[in-house]
Amino acid sequence: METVSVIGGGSFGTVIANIVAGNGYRVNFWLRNEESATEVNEKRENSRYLPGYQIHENVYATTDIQAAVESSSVVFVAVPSAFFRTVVQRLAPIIRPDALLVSTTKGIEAGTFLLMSQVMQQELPEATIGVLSGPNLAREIAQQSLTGTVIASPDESMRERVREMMRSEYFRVYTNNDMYGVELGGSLKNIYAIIAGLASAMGMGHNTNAMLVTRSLTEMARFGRELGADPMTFLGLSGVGDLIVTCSSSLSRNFRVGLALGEGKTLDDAVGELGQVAEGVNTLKQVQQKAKEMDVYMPLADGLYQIVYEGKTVDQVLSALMHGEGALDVEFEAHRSKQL
Ligand SMILES: NC(=O)C1=CN([C@@H]2O[C@H](COP(=O)(O)OP(=O)(O)OC[C@H]3O[C@@H](n4cnc5c(N)ncnc54)[C@H](O)[C@@H]3O)[C@@H](O)[C@H]2O)C=CC1
Ligand SMILES: O=C(CO)COP(=O)(O)O
Repeated sequence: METVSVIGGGSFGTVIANIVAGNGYRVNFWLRNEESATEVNEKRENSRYLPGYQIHENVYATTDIQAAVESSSVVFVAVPSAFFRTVVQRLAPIIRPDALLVSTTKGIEAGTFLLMSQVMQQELPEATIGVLSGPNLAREIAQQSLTGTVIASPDESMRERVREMMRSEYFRVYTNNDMYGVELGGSLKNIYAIIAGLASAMGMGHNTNAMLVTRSLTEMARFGRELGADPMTFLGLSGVGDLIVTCSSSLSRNFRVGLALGEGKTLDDAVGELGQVAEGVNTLKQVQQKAKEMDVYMPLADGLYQIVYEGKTVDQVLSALMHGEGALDVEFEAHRSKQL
């Protein structure tokens, strides 16, 4: 049986491990917590993150990272972005030289503005790298809700290997070679999920949500284009798809942070109550700074930044947004030339 490993024992790591194990692979599942590893191996459950979800018999949990990866042909990394580089540095000397590396982490490294695939490229320059991203709420995958995802990599054989290893009756895997655009979409949408949660807490309706999601997509694509991503990538599952799900569902941790902010809680309390990662909080900081440096117009992200970090009231920011400068409805190039 081919061996694959999943690094990171949160909710997403757990469902990835199960999907791959269900397709006939041995999955070495690395967690830091000894009790959780024992629970996975003996009770087939990861109760802290996904209570009641049955873990496949082909999943072997371990706290020994070397034992987890030394014989693995593919290594999925599902740890929060804040710890991603440290974990990859631990992997570098112990993985197989021909192992394929897949990041599932939707975040941006503080200080460097690097996405996780770029962190992997720095730490493992010879490795074949990909990212998995899309509208993939772990809890819904655990319930086997029909779900689509994207494996993105410049390497075609990697895209095919990962697609084969993950596809199932309830999990459809699409491919994309714009790895940067796919990964950027997955990271940026977390900012807008916080805004959507905030709007929901304020009792805003579907009109507001539709405007928010659509204008968020415009803002993401505008920023992505400036950074070298293909703006059309944002029309795929990892862009608009993930934006829709995280701006609509209270299963999204980022949406829940927004809900808590809208209920008047401080950011620290909102994040503390969550007990899990909400990548959008850090992403917001990184993006606001980068957009300023590059002079990219991002009124929604900037508005949230002013509320969270600069003490502006929601009313002040909303008023400025609603009276903002004239803007085109559709900015994608092909349409833009028709409108001008
Ligand atoms: N949960 C979801 O629905 C989805 C999550 N993701 C992404 O996957 C990444 C991981 O998310 P989750 O599994 O949800 O996070 P989580 O908050 O549920 O768990 C993260 C895991 O990483 C571990 N961890 C924390 N610090 C660590 C460190 N210093 N070294 C090693 N491991 C550490 C935690 O103990 C936990 O097992 C995030 O970037 C998230 O955006 C992507 C798609 C869906
Ligand atoms: O990325 C996700 C779904 O695609 C998960 O979103 P949260 O990190 O906000 O829970």
